[in-house]
Amino acid sequence: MSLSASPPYALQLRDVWLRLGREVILRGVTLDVPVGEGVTLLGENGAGKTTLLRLLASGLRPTRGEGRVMNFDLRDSRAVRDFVHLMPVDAGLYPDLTCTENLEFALRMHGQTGDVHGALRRVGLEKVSGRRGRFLSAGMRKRLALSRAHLLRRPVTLVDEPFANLDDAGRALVQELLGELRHIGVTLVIAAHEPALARQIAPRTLVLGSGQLVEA
Ligand SMILES: Nc1ncnc2c1ncn2[C@@H]1O[C@H](COP(=O)(O)OP(=O)(O)OP(=O)(O)O)[C@@H](O)[C@H]1O
Repeated sequence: MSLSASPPYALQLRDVWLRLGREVILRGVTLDVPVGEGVTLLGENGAGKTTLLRLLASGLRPTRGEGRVMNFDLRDSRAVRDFVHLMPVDAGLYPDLTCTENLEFALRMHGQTGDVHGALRRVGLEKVSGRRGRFLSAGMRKRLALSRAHLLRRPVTLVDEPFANLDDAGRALVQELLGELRHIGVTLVIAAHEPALARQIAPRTLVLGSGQLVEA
């Protein structure tokens, strides 16, 4: 099977295998995600969802097989990282930077500008804008990470368990902000254990099990 250029695909994998240590996590994963599509990625604990997202963000290399992100080879980390933002399950913040500084730094890294104060207000963090990442609650960290993903608006946004640690209002915010990203054409992959919530933003559903990816 070859990697095709049409229709325009944001993500393509062909028979990708991935081994971590002694464990084979992905066993022949093939995937085509057209530009602008929203995908919900389901699977039991330990199924390999985080691993798959890290691979798509060029943070892990396939042991075998090939892939392209916005038509760049998955192994071309520099090019891929220009297009992709991964919101990790632990939020991936700089613990010694404040909320404001975390967002400003992320924007600077991508050569972007944005309304940081407005972004913090939007996720209810304006009162803790000067608090360091390490002193935020788990839900606050998640809100800040969500705010960063929304500000960056990378063409491919990969989100690992966005609903975890959030209250009802926080989960609604996730739907609102990620929904806005979809609306402007961002390709979204959401790994989640809350299919009903995730599918409202990302209706195509894939399930990872025994190292293989199948359409739900
Ligand atoms: N660095 C690593 N070295 C070896 N094995 C690893 C490493 N990282 C993850 N694994 C293993 O890979 C498998 C898949 O883990 P992964 O975190 O991708 O699953 P997941 O589907 O995201 O799980 P969860 O729903 O619990 O978050 C697990 O068996 C895990 O122990």
